[in-house]
Amino acid sequence: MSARMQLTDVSIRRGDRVLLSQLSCELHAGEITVVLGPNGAGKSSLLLAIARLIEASGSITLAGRPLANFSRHELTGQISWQGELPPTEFGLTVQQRLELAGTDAKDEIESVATGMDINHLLSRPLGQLSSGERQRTELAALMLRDTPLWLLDEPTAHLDLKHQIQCIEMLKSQRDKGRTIITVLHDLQQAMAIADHLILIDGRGGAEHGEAAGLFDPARMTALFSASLRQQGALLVPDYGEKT
Ligand SMILES: Nc1ncnc2c1ncn2[C@@H]1O[C@H](COP(=O)(O)OP(=O)(O)OP(=O)(O)O)[C@@H](O)[C@H]1O
Repeated sequence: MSARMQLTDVSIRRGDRVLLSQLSCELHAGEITVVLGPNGAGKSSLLLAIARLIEASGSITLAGRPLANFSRHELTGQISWQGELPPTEFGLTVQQRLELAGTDAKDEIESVATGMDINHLLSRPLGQLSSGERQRTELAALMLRDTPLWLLDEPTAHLDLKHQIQCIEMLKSQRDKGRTIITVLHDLQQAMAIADHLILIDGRGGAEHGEAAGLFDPARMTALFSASLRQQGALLVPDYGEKT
């Protein structure tokens, strides 16, 4: 599994806004890159551009080859995507959704269903699940897609605390198997727990990137989010003030 990705002078414009201006960075196989920034900054747009679903200028290469030269079929074999919960109107069951993800091997499906705690839901229609149950189904479907690069847009959305931890553990173990993971997160603690590399998008076209350890400082994060944060041990947490 190898998915070194190189972005050179990547700029993204949507409508009349420049979301990203000339971002250059290298993402290595077996690393998790977390994309952070305020609402509307362009995090999802960056993932969409990497998946070649929206236009971007500059160059993006995957394993040394320009993304623009991949056929759509080849890209599907390289990139898996997790985004907003997909529609449920086709009446699929959880089992059928997992089969559609790429395998009907019963033991593989059972194994990921166990990993995501959805074994008891396999025969249920997707439309009858809670949002968290559906999110876990999408994460299980992702695990069945054996592509070198994963693009994830808020994988812990809708999940309760137990399943947020399970998802974070799953991402770490996939990283350790050599998968390249680029994920948008809003939770700083989750980001600090898994990020090897950070891309910070400021919402005004600017972006910084680098090793996570060097970028998680209170002043930088406070400025990025225009939000009050405080240090709690090694963690940075939102400052909700005292209980009144
Ligand atoms: N199809 C579109 N046409 C024009 N502008 C768009 C389009 N889709 C999104 N945008 C705008 O692009 C900007 C960036 O959107 P994007 O979804 O990338 O932000 P984000 O950082 O992922 O935000 P959030 O944290 O709220 O999910 C937003 O201002 C959004 O309104």
